[in-house]
Amino acid sequence: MAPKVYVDGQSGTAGLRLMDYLAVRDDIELLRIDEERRRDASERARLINASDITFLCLPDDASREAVAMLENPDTTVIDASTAFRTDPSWAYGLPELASGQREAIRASHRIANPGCHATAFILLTRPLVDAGLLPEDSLLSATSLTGYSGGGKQMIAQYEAADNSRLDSPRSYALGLEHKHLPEMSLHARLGHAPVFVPVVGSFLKGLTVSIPLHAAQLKDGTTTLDIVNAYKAHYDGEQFVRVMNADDDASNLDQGFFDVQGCNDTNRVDLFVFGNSQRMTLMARLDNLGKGAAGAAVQCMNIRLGIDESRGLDIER
Ligand SMILES: NC(=O)C1=CN([C@@H]2O[C@H](COP(=O)(O)OP(=O)(O)OC[C@H]3O[C@@H](n4cnc5c(N)ncnc54)[C@H](OP(=O)(O)O)[C@@H]3O)[C@@H](O)[C@H]2O)C=CC1
Ligand SMILES: CC(=O)N[C@@H](CCC(=O)OP(=O)(O)O)C(=O)O
Repeated sequence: MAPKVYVDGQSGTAGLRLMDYLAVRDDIELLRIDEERRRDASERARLINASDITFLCLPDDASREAVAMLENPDTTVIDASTAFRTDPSWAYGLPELASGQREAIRASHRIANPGCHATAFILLTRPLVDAGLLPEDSLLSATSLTGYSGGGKQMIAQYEAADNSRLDSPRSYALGLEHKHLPEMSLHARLGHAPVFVPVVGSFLKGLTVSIPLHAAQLKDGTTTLDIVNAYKAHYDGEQFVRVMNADDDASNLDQGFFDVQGCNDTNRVDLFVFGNSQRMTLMARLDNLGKGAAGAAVQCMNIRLGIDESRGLDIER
């Protein structure tokens, strides 16, 4: 029998993108809530408990409430919010994190989908920490340039109303330096300190790039850009959704010297780049915040949990 799948929050930004991925699948049975009843707790509880897999595409508090509604011990929850990403009883939904992570996801009824900025940051740093190139006590900084869909329905409406020319320029935010992704970044990258992280939202729908600037002195003595590329290649060997760009090809990845933050849009892919020289480097990871940064990653986790090809349904352009 086809597994029953329900999306709580199916008319939100991440939920809509997830429904796009799921609606065309003939190997699952998609449970839909009546639009007018989408905030009706008893109807949501009924559907959650009738499902084999429930995706939560809700704000953190609503996710916690939804988890409290669970009575069916066989239901698997894949939560897109920040609520459970550092909870040890939940599997962190980043199969490429380290060896054993895919198996942890496959075995768990509780999967916490990673944050979009966090996915990019962790995929850049964890392999270097594991390889001993980046010390665990490193004091890092990072920026993220992101499209406005990352801010959900409200921010999309704000940008698309287009009555405010101040929104034409990129805007830094989270300037209290307490962005909600910091705990998952340091925990899953195995770093002792959270980075100084400044995201910047721009006037484009989707696409995200995290950059981590480094002086060579922050790395193990003698580490070159090529050593970093090789560490990524070793760590991500066989991963279909992580593409490591070769240092020698850096120029060909740029458009007349400029980086394209939207270059992974409509895919579930993450591209990793290492730019710079023997003194100064910048590590960059690019993804679609609604693809590998949210809904694509959630579908990948569902496929892993179901024990089927993890790329199923993810090859569709959207
Ligand atoms: N946008 C992105 O790029 C990413 C988002 N996420 C995470 O995914 C989750 C959803 O974000 P996003 O889709 O952007 O947000 P949106 O604001 O676009 O959508 C939120 C959805 O949640 C529903 N909702 C809110 N409160 C409740 C409630 N109490 N009960 C039932 N439904 C409720 C809303 O319903 P209604 O339609 O009635 O408003 C809406 O459908 C968040 O936790 C976010 O952090 C994660 C990664 C990336
Ligand atoms: C532009 C914008 O506001 N982006 C959001 C990204 C949200 C996201 O990826 O993830 P979670 O909300 O699931 O953690 C932010 O930085 O908070």
